[in-house]
Amino acid sequence: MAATQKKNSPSPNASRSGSGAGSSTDSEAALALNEKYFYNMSMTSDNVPLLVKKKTSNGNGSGSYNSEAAADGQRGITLAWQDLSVYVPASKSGGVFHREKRHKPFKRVINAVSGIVYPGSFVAVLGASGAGKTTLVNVLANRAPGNVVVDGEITVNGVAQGRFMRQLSGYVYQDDLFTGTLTVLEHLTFMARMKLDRRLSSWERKRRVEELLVELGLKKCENTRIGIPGQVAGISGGERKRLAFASEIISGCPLLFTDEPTTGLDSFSAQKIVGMMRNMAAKGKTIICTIHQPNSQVFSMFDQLLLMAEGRTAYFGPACDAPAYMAQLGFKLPQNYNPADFYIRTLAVIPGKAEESRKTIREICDSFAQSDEAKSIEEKVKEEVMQHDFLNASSSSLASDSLADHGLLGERIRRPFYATQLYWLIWRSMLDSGRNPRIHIVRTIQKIVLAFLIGFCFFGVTLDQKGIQDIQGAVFVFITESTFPSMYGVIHVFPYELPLFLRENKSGLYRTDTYYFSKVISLLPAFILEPTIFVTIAYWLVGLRATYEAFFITIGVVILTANTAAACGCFFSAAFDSISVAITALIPFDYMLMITGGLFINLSTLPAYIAWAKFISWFMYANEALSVAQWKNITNIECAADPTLPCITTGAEVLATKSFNEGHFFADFIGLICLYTIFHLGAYLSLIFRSRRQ
Ligand SMILES: Nc1ncnc2c1ncn2[C@@H]1O[C@H](COP(=O)(O)OP(=O)(O)OP(=O)(O)O)[C@@H](O)[C@H]1O
Repeated sequence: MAATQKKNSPSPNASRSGSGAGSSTDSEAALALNEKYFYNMSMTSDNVPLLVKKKTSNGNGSGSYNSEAAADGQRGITLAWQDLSVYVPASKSGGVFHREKRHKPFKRVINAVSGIVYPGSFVAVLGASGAGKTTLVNVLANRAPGNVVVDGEITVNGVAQGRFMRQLSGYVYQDDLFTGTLTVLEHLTFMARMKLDRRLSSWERKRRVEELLVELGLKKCENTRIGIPGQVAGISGGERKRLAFASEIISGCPLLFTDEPTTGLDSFSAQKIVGMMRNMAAKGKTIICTIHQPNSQVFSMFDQLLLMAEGRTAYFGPACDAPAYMAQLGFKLPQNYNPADFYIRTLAVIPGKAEESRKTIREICDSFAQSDEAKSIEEKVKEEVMQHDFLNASSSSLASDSLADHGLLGERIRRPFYATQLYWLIWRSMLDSGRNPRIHIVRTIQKIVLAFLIGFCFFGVTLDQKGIQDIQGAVFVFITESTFPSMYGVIHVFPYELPLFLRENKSGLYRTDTYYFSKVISLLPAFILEPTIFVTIAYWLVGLRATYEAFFITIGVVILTANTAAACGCFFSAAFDSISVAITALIPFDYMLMITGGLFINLSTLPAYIAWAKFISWFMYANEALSVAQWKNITNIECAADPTLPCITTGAEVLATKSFNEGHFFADFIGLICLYTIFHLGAYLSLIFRSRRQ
């Protein structure tokens, strides 16, 4: 089986694992990849380029592994990778790629590396900046960005790596992202609800959270808000990092990846974090961690060391053997010198001495590829891949059962139900919003002030010729007042939350639709309450039609308008990267909708090339519905004292002057509901697009 897969391998590099020695050049490799596999590089549903899928799939469907195949951490993990190369899109000025006429160029950043990590290992990946450490860890964790192409084998306990990795493993990123208004305990409670097996009782979940608080030294700050660095005071940097670890290991995942977990921490906190990882590994977890310039004490805590340079392996083995190995190559660690600093310096491309540095790196990596250590790794990786091939063969007889069900990756975790996830996402969102009551108070006061202001401006309208314009004006102000604050009030929502959403979504914490639905629901209370307060005050002050029917129709239409405008704001918020760009794009759009709303221009006189716009204008639907509520069955409009002036005596005539139609009343409601749905759908699709692109 392995042989078959090898034959299908798109590897442009004939080198042996771990070395890259004797390989074709990067540009040739990239060209070969571009030529052979470009047409296959569409994205799968897993957000993984198809090329990756082909290589990592076991041919029997395990590549499209069910996410429920995740384990609960009872079984240790052996992670193996063989002849792994990673390609990223090359910039035009990159110089190490071949530019094809029609295809995007790629450059190779990981060059045919192999390795194996066993349960209980703590592997530190070290190398100079740009060596490929993060890329390697991302690819091993199945969390590489969508624009990355992977070639090679990755197996987890003999199972081809797939989307299940997101359940099976945790990933602690260099930059921690949290909902900063939550306390440490609230955050972990949320994570426990979202990540732990749904069969666990509430008491067991609480116990797990309690254990983590104690284990990671977070007990004393459990009721402290996490905070937002630079904005809202909260827990310390070290506590944030430990909280990030707690969030990842809460489900008991047996495999943990961390990317520079000590960056930005003082040496004491850094030591504490690394000591914690070491303890976790001692309990059977497999931990792979990239790290930047660890001090000597931290370095001494590493169990295994993977030195990388220019995307190749310079050394992979016990950390304590590294000095002797490097000394044997002529790179003796000077006395009283931090080993990490020495290796990073030795393996860096030094500006001004690039050629010389690359020559040194090539020699070191070639030597490692030919070393006994590399050969021993290759043997072990081969064994692991053979197990994978055996599983490929036997899984055909496993019918629809997933390999995880057979204990290879531990016991299956039952994810929380959709409704549970939705509930807890709404809980977090509401809590976050409730933690900033000032904004709600200010908005409510603003509504009341505006209601009185508008009420007194239009105060006591009369049912006569002058009153017609006043009533229509008041109705339109109701619409604009419910539109603009709602639309611009939500514009910050997605740019602000996007990084957290993308990360949590990518880690498989929840689906895009669950998140989006939770957002829509959490926005609802404010967009029901605020228009209700506003209309209740302004309606009676203005002196609009004094029937309960007209009043409640007005409240209903204004609520629907506010929610449609908020949906439109959500769409622009989700579709654009930044708030300022979203606002810039939104301004001409809302002007167009307002102009085609039926107040400023008679709709029947709109030029054909813009007349269609009224159908996407909630101003028009709301204006027509509110006008009908005011003028339906009115037959007693007083004429002016001067009999020579034209006189409109019925509500039907008023509606006709605006090109409104009483018969459209329900269609207007349906129009508003359709626009509400379409805008939310557009926003949801934008989020899907963003999460896939990532
Ligand atoms: N998605 C991507 N698109 C384009 N280039 C990428 C991508 N990911 C990585 N690279 C490039 O690959 C190379 C290796 O990057 P990587 O982040 O893995 O290095 P690193 O060793 O982790 O560096 P550092 O220590 O500075 O974080 C860099 O030249 C980087 O610009």
